Amino acid sequence: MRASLIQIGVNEDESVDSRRQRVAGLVREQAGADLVVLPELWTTGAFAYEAFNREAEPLEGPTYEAMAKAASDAGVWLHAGSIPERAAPGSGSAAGDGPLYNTSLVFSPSGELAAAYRKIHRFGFDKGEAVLMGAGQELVTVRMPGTTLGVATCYDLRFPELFRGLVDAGAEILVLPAGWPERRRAHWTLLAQARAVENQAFVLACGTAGTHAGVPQAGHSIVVDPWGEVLAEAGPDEEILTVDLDPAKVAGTREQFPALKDRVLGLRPPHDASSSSSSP
Ligand SMILES: NC(=O)CCC(=O)C(=O)O
Repeated sequence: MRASLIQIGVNEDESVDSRRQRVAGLVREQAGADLVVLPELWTTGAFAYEAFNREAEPLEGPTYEAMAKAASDAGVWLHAGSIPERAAPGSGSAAGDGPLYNTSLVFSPSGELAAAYRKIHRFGFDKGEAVLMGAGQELVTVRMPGTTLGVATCYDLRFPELFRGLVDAGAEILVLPAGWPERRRAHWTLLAQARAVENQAFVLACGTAGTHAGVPQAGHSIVVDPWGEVLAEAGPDEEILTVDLDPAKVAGTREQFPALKDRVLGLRPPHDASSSSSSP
């Protein structure tokens, strides 16, 4: 299986429309790949908070249309990264009209929407995305020929229980679009490898390059195999990272080193000695 991760340069000197067209062209050039992956919020930039509302689009808006067409022109499965989605009034999980979500779109090679995933863990603590966007509530997997993708977005990478949930739902390839900053690049690499090793799954993590809203991006998109080996890693600039991977390696690794089978679920909370009686 051939996967191409398009590490897009997201800078403020390019309009959203131009970038959308340019990226559609880059996706078309990946004809022959099986799976193409784009980063998080590449229309606006993941840290360009003031642009979220201005550039928000309905699910089936201009990015959806351009990416559905690019996927079918190239004949590839396309994880089109995420968009700032303006949900229809009353359709969101949050109360109120038209909340925004950080929503990933996955298209089949015929250009049909195969899945939409609303990012569950929003970044920013009490600022930025965490207050501007609603939180997704559902895990999402996508069945494609020969394997199952589990999808998550950027900050989700820090929450191992989400990935374990995806693996329990059958995921073998964990796909993570991101807009990860250079400042925490060491975490990015370490966490991508950790999620691969602990879940005995491939991790395809596609970030952005460039600088937006004053935040230099890490780039360094990475593909890790189920043993934790780095199969390919991008540099800091815009780049297309192409890698051939064998989905059967997931079953092979899980069979040869069956650590997932040794999970112990439903552990009791620690015993609080101070509140117990002294009797045996
Ligand atoms: N867009 C994001 O989710 C950024 C996450 C991040 O910077 C971090 O986890 O560190």
